[in-house]
Amino acid sequence: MQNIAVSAHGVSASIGKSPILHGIDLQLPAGRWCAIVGPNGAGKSTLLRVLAGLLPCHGQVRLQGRALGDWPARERARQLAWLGQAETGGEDLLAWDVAMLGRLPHRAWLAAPDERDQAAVTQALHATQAWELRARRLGALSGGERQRVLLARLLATQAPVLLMDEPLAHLDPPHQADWLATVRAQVAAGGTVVSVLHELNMALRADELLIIQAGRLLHHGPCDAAETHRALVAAFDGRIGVHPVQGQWIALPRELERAA
Ligand SMILES: Nc1ncnc2c1ncn2[C@@H]1O[C@H](COP(=O)(O)OP(=O)(O)OP(=O)(O)O)[C@@H](O)[C@H]1O
Repeated sequence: MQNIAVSAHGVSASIGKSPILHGIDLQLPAGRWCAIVGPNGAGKSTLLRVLAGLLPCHGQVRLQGRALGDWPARERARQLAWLGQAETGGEDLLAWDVAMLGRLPHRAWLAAPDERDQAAVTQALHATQAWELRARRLGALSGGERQRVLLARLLATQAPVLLMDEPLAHLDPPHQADWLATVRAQVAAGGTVVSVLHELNMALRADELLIIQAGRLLHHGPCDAAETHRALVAAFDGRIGVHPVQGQWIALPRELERAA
């Protein structure tokens, strides 16, 4: 039987008095990378926050088969880690210390980092090409440098389930490629990655697409399936096309297709 990392059962959520998500059912298998896509305002970030347990919802979210609320907080934080959109805070901390925050769920209260913590942080900073930044203050970094340090904090958790909202924000193409390699390594090792992505061409490299439209799950399917491509085009009101280019699926705005 397939091992389900995260699932949602009849999930609806509101922000304030506004209903945002409506009756979402999904099952995300372990060892896969799922990209959440859809038009602006569709509810992608809201869904990710619900899956992370950061926003209350009706219905149920389960992590590894167990309701999110039934997990002791520290245990859950060792299993599921989160990178939000445009995170702020900790501006005076050194990049090394920011990445070390990812180790908090592994450490006893007020305990100093041990060798495993140091090794995990070192590995994470190298994986995101942020090792050279380790002695710099977070607040003094560029947008892309900062994002790489925050990604390192996420990786340092060594959680098997990683949720990321717009992880490619500010990253230049080489660092986007590094991120892709990191995600591939995570899933190859049995981890699960769920990422909200606006870059459809990067999203189409995932294993599965979750297509959100107006707060509903329009489609969940493999990235290389014709049905998934049709749903993607429909979600964007027919204003994009999906084409094979050099062995990859590429999404282009129709206007650019005509110009090409
Ligand atoms: N704090 C808030 N208060 C009120 N409405 C909100 C709030 N945050 C989000 N919303 C609304 O909830 C809806 C879904 O927002 P969400 O950020 O989940 O969409 P998204 O699909 O991630 O959008 P985008 O692609 O623009 O990042 C939008 O209509 C948005 O305006």
